[in-house]
Amino acid sequence: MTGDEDSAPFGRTGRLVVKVGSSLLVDDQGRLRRDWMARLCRRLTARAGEVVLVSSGAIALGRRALDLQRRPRALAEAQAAAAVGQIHLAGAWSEVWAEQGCTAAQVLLTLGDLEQRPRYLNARATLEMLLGRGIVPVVNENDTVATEEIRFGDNDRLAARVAQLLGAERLLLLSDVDGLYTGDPAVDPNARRIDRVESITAEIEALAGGAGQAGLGTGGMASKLAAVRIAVEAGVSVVLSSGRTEDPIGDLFGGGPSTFFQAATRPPAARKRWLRGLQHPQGELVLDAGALRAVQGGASLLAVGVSEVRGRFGRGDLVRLLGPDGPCGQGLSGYDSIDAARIAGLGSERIAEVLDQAGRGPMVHRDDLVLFQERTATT
Ligand SMILES: Nc1ncnc2c1ncn2[C@@H]1O[C@H](COP(=O)(O)OP(=O)(O)O)[C@@H](O)[C@H]1O
Ligand SMILES: N[C@@H](CCC(=O)OP(=O)(O)O)C(=O)O
Repeated sequence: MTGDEDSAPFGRTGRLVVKVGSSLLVDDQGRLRRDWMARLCRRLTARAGEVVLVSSGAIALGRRALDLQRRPRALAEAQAAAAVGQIHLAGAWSEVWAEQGCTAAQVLLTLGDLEQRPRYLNARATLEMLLGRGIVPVVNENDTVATEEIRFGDNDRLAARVAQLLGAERLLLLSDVDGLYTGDPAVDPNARRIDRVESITAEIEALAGGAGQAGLGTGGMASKLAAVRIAVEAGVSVVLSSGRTEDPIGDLFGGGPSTFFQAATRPPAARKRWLRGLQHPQGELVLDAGALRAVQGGASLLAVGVSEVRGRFGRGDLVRLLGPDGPCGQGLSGYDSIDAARIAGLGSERIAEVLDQAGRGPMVHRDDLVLFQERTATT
């Protein structure tokens, strides 16, 4: 991202997921707070590296058009309000990002999109493609189609899952409250803000109350803490702060009141352990010497370095990796065996021609890949 207003004394952040609650986006008359949105975009353009926005607000915004006084309770009502609100919301984000010279893209997700392996891989590839082109994904739950069973239900959790999916450096939860308090500050005048939380213990969870003002938010602090747990266990630190301050992202850099949740340090190792423990590869990919060196250096396995594809497997299935000297690792394939065989040995431009579409990312993403030598080195 680029921006004229560069006042970043501490430099830019790495990949950042920012979740914006309804109460920041929609005023008590049900109108969009467009000036605030523009300010947020200006600050992110100046200070952040890659940004993914997770924006609530569709239901709060749509309910005025449906003449609903409070947050709709019936699912169909909420879904109709979301349908009305979302088109407005996405249009406004697109405009305020355009004012900063950035393109925004709308990404609507349901829980199933991140729970089922092929859809998870698609979502990740799309988001990576957007970020790679400097486009800002604006994510919301696909409220109009999600049923009770397949809903995230709140965007705090959706944001945490997106941060996990993208290996974000940090998740910023912007709310109407500037952190986690010892009790709900809306009802307890003696509640004190906690600056830093090292781990989400039962005592911490017990502090959380329900949603805040005007019935705009959904989950309250309990849903935020559930989201924080997902993120920190995936190695993503979380900042919970208020978007009501002059610089809505100021606290990201330690400038003001907020609660910082420390990422647990070992989760990426836990994922690698899980991958290493998978037992039944459905196929094999034969790597040339250059590809083996690349993956040993921490890169993803690209199709160009695969000389042969053996077996029948689906996208997301486990495949064994064979180097010039024999089995060297395993991972989850980004392609099914038919497409993998068609693109083996090809560079990205040829892949686009052969598959009649742009490639869907590497043959095996580095996060989905383990090498066998690491087994002896780490366990
Ligand atoms: N322990 C707590 N610390 C801070 N806020 C709390 C706590 N318990 C409950 N809350 C309430 O949670 C609200 C934030 O949740 P919510 O309304 O869902 O926000 P958002 O719309 O940003 O997702 C606050 O306004 C506050 O009243
Ligand atoms: N997907 C819903 C948001 C649900 C939600 O989590 O709202 P909030 O608690 O304000 O972050 C919408 O756009 O209205």
